[in-house]
Amino acid sequence: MLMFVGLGLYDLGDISLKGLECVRNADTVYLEAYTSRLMGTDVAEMEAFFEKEIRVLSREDVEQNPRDIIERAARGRVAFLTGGDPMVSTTHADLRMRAAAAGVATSIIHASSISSAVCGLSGLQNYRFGKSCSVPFPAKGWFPTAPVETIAANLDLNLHTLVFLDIQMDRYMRIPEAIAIIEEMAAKRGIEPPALYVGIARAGSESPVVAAGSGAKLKETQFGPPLHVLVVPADLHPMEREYLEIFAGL
Ligand SMILES: C[S@@+](CC[C@H](N)C(=O)[O-])C[C@H]1O[C@@H](n2cnc3c(N)ncnc32)[C@H](O)[C@@H]1O
Repeated sequence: MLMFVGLGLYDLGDISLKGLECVRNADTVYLEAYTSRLMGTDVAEMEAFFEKEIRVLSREDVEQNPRDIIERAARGRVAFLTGGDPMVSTTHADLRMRAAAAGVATSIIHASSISSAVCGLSGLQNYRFGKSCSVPFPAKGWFPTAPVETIAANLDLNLHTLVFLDIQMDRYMRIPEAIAIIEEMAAKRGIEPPALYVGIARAGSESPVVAAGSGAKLKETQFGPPLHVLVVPADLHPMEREYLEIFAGL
């Protein structure tokens, strides 16, 4: 049995009771920590809390060599842990389908996701979001501009865009850097950069920071430690505007 268990957004308190029971009863516990990360805890604390050894998986382990995971799930109970909801803005549908093809039973234990948390923290209506996008750290000779194309396409349809920020090993993109990259991408594509952003840091923690404003304003805002995420809003509904004025300093 392969059980996909969502860890929620920030620390050990975010897993559901169903998820906790599932992890405590598992024969093997894997942690996928490359699509998202719980910044309010670490692997040692998780192992102590779950009373289980945790095997940390790389993207290659999951996407290219998942045989070990599937073989263990064929023989026993395997919990596969992911930050947020295990099936939101991840590639784990592929692993679930591979398990099904191998005749291994699967289940999903859902959890809070950044995709829904942004709606509560920003007041932006969830049904007004278009396709989301990710801003990667630029590499030498590689500077993709797809994110600004997604933002522009959504704005044409008057839809908000959720913009995920890159995570690498121990490197986390922050809001000011992401805005600078988006502005550079827009300049490269000859597109106007977004006039308004909503920046959110540490959703799910006791002290999330939510700020709305221009790129210039948000680049000077102190958001504190990661994780960070951005929204580029479309035209604001009066309720959305009022909410941002009250809770995000618009
Ligand atoms: C690719 S998404 C994965 C979403 C995850 N499966 C979920 O359901 O929440 C990960 C990105 O979302 C954002 N993110 C995730 N958790 C966050 C949090 N607690 N606070 C702020 N941003 C967060 C970061 O930009 C991070 O790089």
